[in-house]
Amino acid sequence: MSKIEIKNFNSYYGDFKAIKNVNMNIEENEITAFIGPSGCGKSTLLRAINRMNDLVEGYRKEGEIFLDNKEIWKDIDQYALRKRVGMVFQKPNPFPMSIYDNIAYGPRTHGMKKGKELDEVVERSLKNAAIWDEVKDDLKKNAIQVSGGQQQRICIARALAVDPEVILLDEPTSALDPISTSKIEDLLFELKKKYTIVIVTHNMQQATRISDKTGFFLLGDLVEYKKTDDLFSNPEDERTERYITGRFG
Ligand SMILES: Nc1ncnc2c1ncn2[C@@H]1O[C@H](COP(=O)(O)OP(=O)(O)OP(=O)(O)O)[C@@H](O)[C@H]1O
Repeated sequence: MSKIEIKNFNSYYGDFKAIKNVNMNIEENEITAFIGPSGCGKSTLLRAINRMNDLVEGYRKEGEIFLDNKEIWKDIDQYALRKRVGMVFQKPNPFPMSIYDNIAYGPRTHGMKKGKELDEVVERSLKNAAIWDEVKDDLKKNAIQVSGGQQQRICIARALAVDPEVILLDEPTSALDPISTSKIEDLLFELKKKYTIVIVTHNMQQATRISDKTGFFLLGDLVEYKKTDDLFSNPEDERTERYITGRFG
């Protein structure tokens, strides 16, 4: 059984069809990359996996997405879903509060009150996001006052703090320098041992470096989806080949 199963999935913004009958299975403890030119629907599909599009005006969907065999609109409460499926965005978006409070925010909203318990969650989450050593003496510092790369790892720590099962990342390194990018790639590689990771990236080298499977999207279609090495070394569809060899997009 796959961790996530996307079945006959369509998405519309008003009359515009952004996702066209996508079917794909996403495996546990793997990194799955979504690639494709701008506007092809990668973020729309990613955001569907934790129902983040539901409130967008004019948005509607058809089809189903299953998490551990449970349909996310029918069988799972949306708050429970958001706890199980965390999200990290392109632009680091820490809350304008201390590093500690950023990480404690989620656990507190889920009812964790005790100082010691919270301290442990904060430390563990920052360690798992490979940022603890850099901030452990500055936990009271405002999270918006550290570097962009550090902010992004704080956002990953914040996502980890509620103990999710899946982490969705929408171009998490596109605003970062190469050193921060490489730290986050190493981190994702570590995290996949425990989590299921789905990442949208414009950077094909990044997809080849870190992902197990890659899906290539074009104009809302999932054109090709398979093991990353196979997709890049042996694309079956001519459109995939043209894209990965830089002939369009
Ligand atoms: N809120 C919205 N209202 C109307 N149309 C939208 C909205 N969000 C996205 N779209 C349209 O849906 C299509 C898919 O957008 P989406 O952001 O999913 O693509 P993407 O592949 O992630 O693009 P990018 O790589 O540029 O982030 C685009 O044509 C976009 O203009």
